[in-house]
Order: sequence, then C-alpha cells, then structure tokens
Amino acid sequence: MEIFKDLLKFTVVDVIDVILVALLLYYIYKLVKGTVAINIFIGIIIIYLVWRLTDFLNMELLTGIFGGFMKVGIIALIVVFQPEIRKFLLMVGSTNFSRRRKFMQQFKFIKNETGDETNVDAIVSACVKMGASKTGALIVFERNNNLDFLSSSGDEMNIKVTQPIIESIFFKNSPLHDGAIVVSNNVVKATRVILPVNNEKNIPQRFGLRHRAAIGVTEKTDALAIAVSEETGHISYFKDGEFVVFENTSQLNDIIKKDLA
Ligand SMILES: Nc1ncnc2c1ncn2[C@@H]1O[C@H](COP(=O)(O)OP(=O)(O)OP(=O)(O)O)[C@@H](O)[C@H]1O
Repeated sequence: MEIFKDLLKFTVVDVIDVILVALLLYYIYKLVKGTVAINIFIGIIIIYLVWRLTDFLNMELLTGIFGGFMKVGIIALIVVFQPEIRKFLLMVGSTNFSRRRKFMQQFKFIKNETGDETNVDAIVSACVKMGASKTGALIVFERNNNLDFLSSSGDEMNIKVTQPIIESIFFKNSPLHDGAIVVSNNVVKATRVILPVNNEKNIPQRFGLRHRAAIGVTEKTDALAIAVSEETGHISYFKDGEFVVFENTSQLNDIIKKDLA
C-alpha cells in the first residue's frame, strides 16, 4: 500500500527527473553502441537493478555487497569509459544548437539560421576525380560538435563548397593541400587542419596517418570524414571511428546525406 501512496505523490519534478534520466541513458547508449563498452554498460545496468531490488527486498548483506561495488565502481567506470566520457563531455560542451537542423527546421518560419545544406554531390564528385588522379585528400564534415578547436590548427577559410574548389585545395602543388579541410554548412571553414591521430586501432598496414587521422577525429567527435588515398586512389568514409562500407559512389552520396541530415 505504501508503494501506491508513494506513486500518488508523483510530482511534475519527478516526471522531469525520469525524462532526464531516460535522455541521459539514451545518450550514453548512443555513445557506447557498437563498441565493447556496450557490454560493460549493460552489465552495470544489471548490477544496479539487482542492487535496487535487493535493497527493496531488505536483503541487507547483498545490498551491502552490491552497494559497495557500485561505490568503488565509479572510479573503475571513469577509467574504463575514459574515451566515452571525454566524447560525452565534448558533445555536451560543444554542441552547436544552431546546427541541430531537424530541431531548427521547426522554427523555419521565424528565421532560417541553419545555413546551406552541404553540397555532398560536389564533394563526392571531387573525391572521385581526385581518386582517379591519385590525389590525396582528407575532408571532415562538422556536425553537432563544434570543431573550432581543431580548425584553429589550420588556416581559416570561408569559401563555399564547389567541386573545383575542393579539387584545387588538394591539388598536389597547392600550398593548401596538406592536412585536412573542415566543411560545415556548405562552407570550407579551414584548410591544413591537423587532426588527432588514432594509434590504437589495428587497421591494415596500407593505411597510414591520413586514415588514422580520419578515424581519430570521428571517434573523438561526432564529425564524419572522407579520405582519398594518394597511393591507391581509394575513397574511404568514416563515422564513429570506423570505416563505413559502401558499394558505389551513389551509395556513398546517400549515406553522407543521411548522416548530415
Ligand atoms: N594528423 C593529421 N591531420 C591531418 N592530415 C594528416 C594527418 N596525418 C597525415 N595527414 C595527411 O595525410 C597525408 C599522407 O599521410 P600518409 O601517407 O601517412 O597517409 P595514408 O593514410 O598512408 O594515405 P595515402 O594512402 O594517401 O598515402 C599527409 O601528407 C597529410 O596531408
């Protein structure tokens, strides 16, 4: 009966509390989805639920054991989830709300602040041409995480994306061809950008620093990246620190457009 009485005392603050916890869990799940951390995350949820259950049933010994584990576990969690916590904090701290297209589109009648949609066709066509001429390229698409902290390592630019512009930047004799470019809302924001390199992943030997940089930036932020290999002319697409498989350039076009939507 006590439980029902408590349920009746459910206030608006409790509803908000539950919604916020659900949102938090959703974002944590999104961060660890597809990684080994997902199993640890599920394990922790199970232990937490068992702990609450034993507490509810007044099983003191088990509650003590699980409670003790949960308390010490916090430190272990910080160590185990260090990359995910870093990404989460970055996601919270550098979210560009103006770039939340879907959300902002609801307010289009007020003012269109979302900027132009990135011309993915022009970028993919440029990559195909650069691939054919074995011209190396590294293109990063900014999404919700602000990449200004990376762009500042390169040269600031403010130029609209077109196929010739992308090809000219990466043209071998161009002074801008080294490093990566950052594209946001159809604008090349920066060139010659140095990206964080991933040193851990066991990626095939034939992939060097360009590809490791593409993996690095996409696992540390929510950005997307395309790399064109100077050696093979092959185009690779990266999301969440992983290679994304595609069958042809038209499919690549569709995947990127969907990821940027
Ligand atoms: N951390 C980085 N940030 C941005 N660009 C980088 C970074 N590391 C390397 N690059 C770019 O990648 C270029 C080629 O590097 P590297 O040959 O090691 O890459 P790769 O993955 O083997 O690519 P490729 O198949 O084109 O040779 C560099 O000249 C530089 O322009």
